Amino acid sequence: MATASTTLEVDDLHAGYRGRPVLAGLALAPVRTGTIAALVGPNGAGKSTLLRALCGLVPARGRVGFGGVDLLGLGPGERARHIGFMPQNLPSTAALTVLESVISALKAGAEPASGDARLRALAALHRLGIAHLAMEQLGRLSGGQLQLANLAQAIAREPPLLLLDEPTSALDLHYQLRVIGAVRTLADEGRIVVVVLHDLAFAARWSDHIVVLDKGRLHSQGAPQKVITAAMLRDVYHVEARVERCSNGRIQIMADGLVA
Ligand SMILES: Nc1ncnc2c1ncn2[C@@H]1O[C@H](COP(=O)(O)OP(=O)(O)OP(=O)(O)O)[C@@H](O)[C@H]1O
Repeated sequence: MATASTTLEVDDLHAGYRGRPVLAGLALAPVRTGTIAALVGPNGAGKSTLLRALCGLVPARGRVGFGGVDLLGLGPGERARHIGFMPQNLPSTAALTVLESVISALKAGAEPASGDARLRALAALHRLGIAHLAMEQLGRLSGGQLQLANLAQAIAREPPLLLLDEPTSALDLHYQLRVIGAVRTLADEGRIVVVVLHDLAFAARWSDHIVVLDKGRLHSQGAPQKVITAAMLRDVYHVEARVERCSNGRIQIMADGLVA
């Protein structure tokens, strides 16, 4: 598990695809252990590319420090020990049961012998409230259930850095809250969670820190109350909106229409 002083530091990060640079010199303020950092921004802004770059799934150069280690300099096995990644496009080996898929994710990370792996996999399913799906085949799950199974695969090893790409996009209200509660606990236990979210009110309510990406660049970052503003919504999303700050610290966003 990460120590109390661990930070994630991204500096001068360049990443993209063949012939298509997406991130060009991205630098972020350090994110500390215990933080849920929400990554927001319009479609195509580079959010998934950033998570993939941190995981080594797209070519990247620059510096990504995590607990004194440069993640970009690590081989795939070593990097997998630090990171749990849930991609936006869910892979599914249809014939595996949910439990088998989580055990298989644990073993892919060179984790312990099968008895222990089974217990840890079950613990991940319990965390997300889906133990009842353990023996279901992935191919027979609903979209939301498959999303939960994939999240269980990402968190089962309980790595110190969790990168979650839209983990709640297919979930009903109950499971949205269940998942964010589990994510909160994982962060509070001593991890950093970077989570891509499109629902800005949800991001503001549940994250500690928001990073706004736009066209592959950092637009703004900081505490939700500071970052989610009418000006940001106009600049980045080209939407006219009112942002109301409630007395309990939450914010409400009322979108009035597109910028003329
Ligand atoms: N496999 C790929 N090959 C080439 N270009 C890609 C690939 N995946 C994404 N891109 C491009 O990279 C840019 C950033 O895409 P990315 O998926 O990182 O955006 P995003 O912010 O996650 O968007 P969304 O909110 O729609 O998921 C886009 O212009 C996209 O077309």
